[in-house]
Parts: sequence; C-alpha cells; structure tokens
Amino acid sequence: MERFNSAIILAGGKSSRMGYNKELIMIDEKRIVNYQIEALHGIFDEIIVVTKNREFYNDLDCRAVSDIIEDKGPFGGIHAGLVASRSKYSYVMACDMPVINTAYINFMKKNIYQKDVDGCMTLYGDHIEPFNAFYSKNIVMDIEEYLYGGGYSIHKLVKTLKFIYIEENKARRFSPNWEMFINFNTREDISIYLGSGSSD
Ligand SMILES: Nc1nc2c(ncn2[C@@H]2O[C@H](COP(=O)(O)OP(=O)(O)OP(=O)(O)O)[C@@H](O)[C@H]2O)c(=O)[nH]1
Ligand SMILES: [Mg+2]
Repeated sequence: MERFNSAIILAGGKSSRMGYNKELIMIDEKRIVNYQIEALHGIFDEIIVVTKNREFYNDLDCRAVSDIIEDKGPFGGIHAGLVASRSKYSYVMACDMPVINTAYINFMKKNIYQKDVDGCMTLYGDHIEPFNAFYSKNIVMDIEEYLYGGGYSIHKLVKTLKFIYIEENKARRFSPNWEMFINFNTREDISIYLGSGSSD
C-alpha cells in the first residue's frame, strides 16, 4: 500500500449556513473543488471526493464516493474517504477551503514519514484543525465505533488516538495569516476573503 498517495475532499455537508450547496462555490470563475483537485494532483495520485452528488465529478480527475455512515457530519465523510483510500495516510480537506499550501502538506508528510501514527494535525491555541491534516486508514474501525456510539466531535476521538500535533507557531511560518485553514461557512466569509486581497 502506498503511504501518502491519496487526498480526500469532504463535500457532503448540509451547507445550511451558506444557503446554497458549498460544492458549487466559485472563486475567480472556478469552482473551489476543481481548483483543489488540480492543485492536489501535484502531490497526490488519488483524489477522493466524498459527496452526495457523485455526478458533479464525472468529468474531473478524481473518484467520487458517498458516505457509508450518513448524517454524522464531517467525521462520516472522513470515514468514507478513508475506506475508499488506497493509501495508509490520506490528506483531508473540506470543499469550502480556498487555499492549498503545498509546502505545508510536504512538511506534514515529513513529520509522519516512516512513523506509525494515526495521523497529523495542527494546533490552533487549545483547538485542533481537523482539515488540512493527515489521517491513517488504521482508524476506520475507531471512527465506526465512535459514530455508532453517538459520537460526533472529531476533536474528542482524535484526543484518544495517536496523532502528531504541529504547534501553531510552526504552522504560522507556512501561513502567517492562517489562510491555509480558512473555510467558508457563510456568504460573508467569502466576501471578507475576497475583500482582503491577501494570500499566503
Ligand atoms: N461527506 C460528508 N461531508 C460532510 C458532512 N458534513 C459536513 N461535511 C463536510 O465537512 C466540511 C466542513 O463542514 P461544515 O463547514 O460544517 O459544512 P456543512 O455541514 O456543509 O455546513 P453547515 O450546514 O453550515 O454546518 C465541509 O466540506 C462539508 O461539506 C457529511 O455528513 N458527509
Ligand atoms: Mg466549514
């Protein structure tokens, strides 16, 4: 099994705060997911999109799969992505994140290279960043048990597993304004991002 050849894009949420399907968000006349798929192909061979609308991806260079455990939020999507993944470690993004930071992805890879861990994610104060992170296929059963037991929070389960955490100050060297973790939950989030004109 390849260790690092897969990326998962979560695109099966309810988009309730946005008011329209977030899979369709456009930036500079391009869908964010299309941009992500292209950018991630520079690093990964296999791109898996976890969606309720597999037909949206027919013409794109990716595999589209559906949730196996439905209505459980992002962890349900991560679960289906990891089941589909042909790699030990998969990189996980959300379809509402406009920035792909290749240098940081490679930095995380280096951190877990040759290690046997459950994944790697970044600390933000006391919180963790569940996306722009790596997860191991080994945790599929842990996620199943957790979701069927009524769990929902990624943070709570991850705390019980063996993740490598990258300190916020180290991550900021790659993305001083934390843009690599920006995600669009409301229309206002998009206008703030487009208005800021900054990128890192
Ligand atoms: N496959 C899958 N992805 C999900 C699910 N729930 C959320 N996501 C994705 O996880 C990412 C982060 O979730 P949110 O930002 O809360 O997105 P959301 O649930 O669509 O939006 P809200 O309804 O406003 O909370 C987004 O890329 C969502 O598409 C799910 O049940 N299945
Ligand atoms: Mg979000």
